[in-house]
Amino acid sequence: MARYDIALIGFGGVNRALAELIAARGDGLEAELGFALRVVAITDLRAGSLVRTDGDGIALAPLLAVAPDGLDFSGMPGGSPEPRNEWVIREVPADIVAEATFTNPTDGEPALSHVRWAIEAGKHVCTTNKGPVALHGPALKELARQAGVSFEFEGTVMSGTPVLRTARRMFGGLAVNGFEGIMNGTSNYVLGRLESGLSFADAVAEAQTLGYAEADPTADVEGYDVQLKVMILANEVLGAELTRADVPCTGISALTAEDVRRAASEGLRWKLVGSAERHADGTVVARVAPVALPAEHPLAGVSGPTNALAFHTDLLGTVTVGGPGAGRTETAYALLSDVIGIHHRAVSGTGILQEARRG
Ligand SMILES: NC(=O)C1=CN([C@@H]2O[C@H](COP(=O)(O)OP(=O)(O)OC[C@H]3O[C@@H](n4cnc5c(N)ncnc54)[C@H](O)[C@@H]3O)[C@@H](O)[C@H]2O)C=CC1
Ligand SMILES: N[C@@H](CC=O)C(=O)O
Repeated sequence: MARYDIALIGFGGVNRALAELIAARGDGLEAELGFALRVVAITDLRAGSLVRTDGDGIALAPLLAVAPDGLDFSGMPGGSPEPRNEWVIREVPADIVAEATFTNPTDGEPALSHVRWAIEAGKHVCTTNKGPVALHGPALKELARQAGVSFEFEGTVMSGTPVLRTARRMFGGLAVNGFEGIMNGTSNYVLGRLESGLSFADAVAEAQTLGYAEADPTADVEGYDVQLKVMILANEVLGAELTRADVPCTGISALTAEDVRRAASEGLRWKLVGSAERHADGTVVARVAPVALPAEHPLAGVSGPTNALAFHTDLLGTVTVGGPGAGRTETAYALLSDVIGIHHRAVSGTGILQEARRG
């Protein structure tokens, strides 16, 4: 039975939910998936760092019993008040680094460095962090290829809904000419709550409590989060090389509760739509903007944190993928699906240097 040792970088909603999955369902996953997972390091800006590479690794249950705000690794064996990210990522023996710190839409840091350090150290990386992937995806993929490790990022678009893998693996033989969709759970949730009579600020606060929003929800309501997702998708699926400047972006912050309710009374639903289209000359034109969709539009009925993405293809016409677009556990599942992808590559021997460890 293979075993993968994991280092969790950032211990907020998503990586904590991954630890919960491993703690609660590890044995079942082992039986089903054919590999075990052992957490050997955790770092967090607020809690510090914790390393334990002997025995069963870090005992997760006692950590998960502590409220997130109260977690402090400094008094624990193997603990430190400092995150010590670079040392942990480079030096602690682990097979996989799961990066889930804040997304920085400007330059991707410090997550970009976290990913680079891991790849340079010969470790596989899975991340839900949109910054490094949207802003430096091709360079990181090339670095990973040269190092013979996997770089996986399914959770960067539509959380645990496997939209990137679906497009990469299931669309063989199809030409994908464009896509449009609802790709931000927070703004979609907020728009729905405005329709129900809530204020904008209260609706955003709810999305934060539910774990949908970014640490700074400006990225959600101003559309930057969707801008990064459009870049990731366009670069992955349409072969584009979009930068942020190529994707004009307007969010939902200028919409009032009254706008949204008046539109609803006229049979229209405001949605934040991200799209990209490949033109005949090969250029890819992308944008993010709120649109008042007629009720019969397929995206108009997509509610709450659910997202949906319609791909425009030559042979099948429009193919739509829908599912959760945000949420702690849903996004932790994306990391688990990345680990499964890493395992499949390891056992099929496709260019991976590190062997699956024998437990
Ligand atoms: N929550 C969701 O539904 C989804 C989140 N994501 C992305 O996943 C990542 C994590 O999301 P959440 O867990 O919800 O965010 P969060 O804000 O709950 O957690 C982030 C954690 O990272 C820690 N952190 C920040 N900078 C750090 C650093 N330099 N070193 C060590 N720790 C650091 C923070 O202390 C915090 O505990 C973000 O990049 C987000 O954009 C992606 C898809 C969905
Ligand atoms: N804040 C994001 C989380 C997932 O990327 C969202 O609301 O969609």
